[in-house]
Amino acid sequence: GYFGPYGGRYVPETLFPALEELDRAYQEVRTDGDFQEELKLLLNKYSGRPTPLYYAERLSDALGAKIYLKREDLNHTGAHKINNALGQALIARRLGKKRIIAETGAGQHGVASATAAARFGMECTVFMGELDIERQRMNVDRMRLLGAEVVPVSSGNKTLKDATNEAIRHWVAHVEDCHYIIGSVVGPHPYPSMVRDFQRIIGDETKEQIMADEGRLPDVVVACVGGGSNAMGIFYPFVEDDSVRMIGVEAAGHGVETGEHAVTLSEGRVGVLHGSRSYLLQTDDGQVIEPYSLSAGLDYPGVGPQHSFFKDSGRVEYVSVTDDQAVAAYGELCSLEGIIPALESSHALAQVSVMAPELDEDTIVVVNLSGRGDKDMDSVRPFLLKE
Ligand SMILES: Cc1ncc(COP(=O)(O)O)c(/C=N/[C@H](C(=O)O)[C@@H](O)C(C)C)c1O
Repeated sequence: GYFGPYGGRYVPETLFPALEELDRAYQEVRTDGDFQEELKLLLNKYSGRPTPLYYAERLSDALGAKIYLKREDLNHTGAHKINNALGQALIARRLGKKRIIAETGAGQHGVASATAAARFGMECTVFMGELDIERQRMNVDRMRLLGAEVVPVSSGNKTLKDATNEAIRHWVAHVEDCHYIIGSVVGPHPYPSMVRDFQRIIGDETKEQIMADEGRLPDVVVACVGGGSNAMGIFYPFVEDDSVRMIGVEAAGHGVETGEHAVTLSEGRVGVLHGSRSYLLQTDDGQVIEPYSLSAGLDYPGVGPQHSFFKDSGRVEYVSVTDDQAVAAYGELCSLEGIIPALESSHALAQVSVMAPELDEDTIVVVNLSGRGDKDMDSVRPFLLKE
């Protein structure tokens, strides 16, 4: 479960049996035709896959490149998180678990986990920081409507890191009857690989679609990076294609120089968080630094270990954009294409705007539109909806 020096399984021994059981199941289902068929049917009939690869004509004209949007915002529940939640729920059922637990920040993963649990008649407990409960109220209501119990987390700075800590603690105490659906390519082995494999459907479809539409591979693929799952999902099928440039975009919040950001890969250094070794925002004596981003989904001090590997190897370029740049990109897509993007996805869009001057008219850029922006109304209202 290692990506070079990154990854591993830095958790209390009491979790080892559950992780080994999960790893066995994950290895088995990779080659189990019935499982793959059931998952494919679910993704198609229940979640709405394949998602379109949409040529954004007016955005392309405005920026001077051929920009395609991979529409993960059109999934059931409104983001890419459902791809992973459905896959892990099927594994949980295979393991005879009756209850799902999950952490969430933006609330999308919480909604996806509650949705999968409802679909399979399982109980669901979602841990969510008190601050995030305030700023993602709509998703909290959706989780409760779907039958999940939302547990407010008041430790730390009341966001994702703390919710994840609580979820892990709860799992250690209830490992027999519940499965922990981790929402990103983070956590102890096998999670970073398993979540990647459930999200790679994004990149597999994109490759097929762009070959059909353009007859060649994209020149650049851009995705935002919180824990890193939507980015890993769209990048991974292209990793061997050297001609495809990959750019991961982190959240620079109020600006890296202010210290209020979540730019883990460029500003962090190697540490251990939530069971895996990876880049991490930490003080000199190894205390996790509380990150900041206007978007809850990117407000995470860690990052998936395979991203750390790709940063060191140079296969992926990691950059960052501020809240303001993301909000501007959010508004731009609304007015140019009639699509309201998630604030997280807006970070990837903002990066394309930054790069526009260096792109040619026929440069093919694919942007992973990881989610829709309904959930972000309260955050963007002061900036975009001034009375
Ligand atoms: C629409 C949308 N786009 C991107 C992200 C960033 O998560 P990754 O794709 O795993 O980097 C997120 C992350 N959302 C998670 C959540 O909803 O709980 C996040 O806060 C954590 C699971 C990491 C998201 O909602």
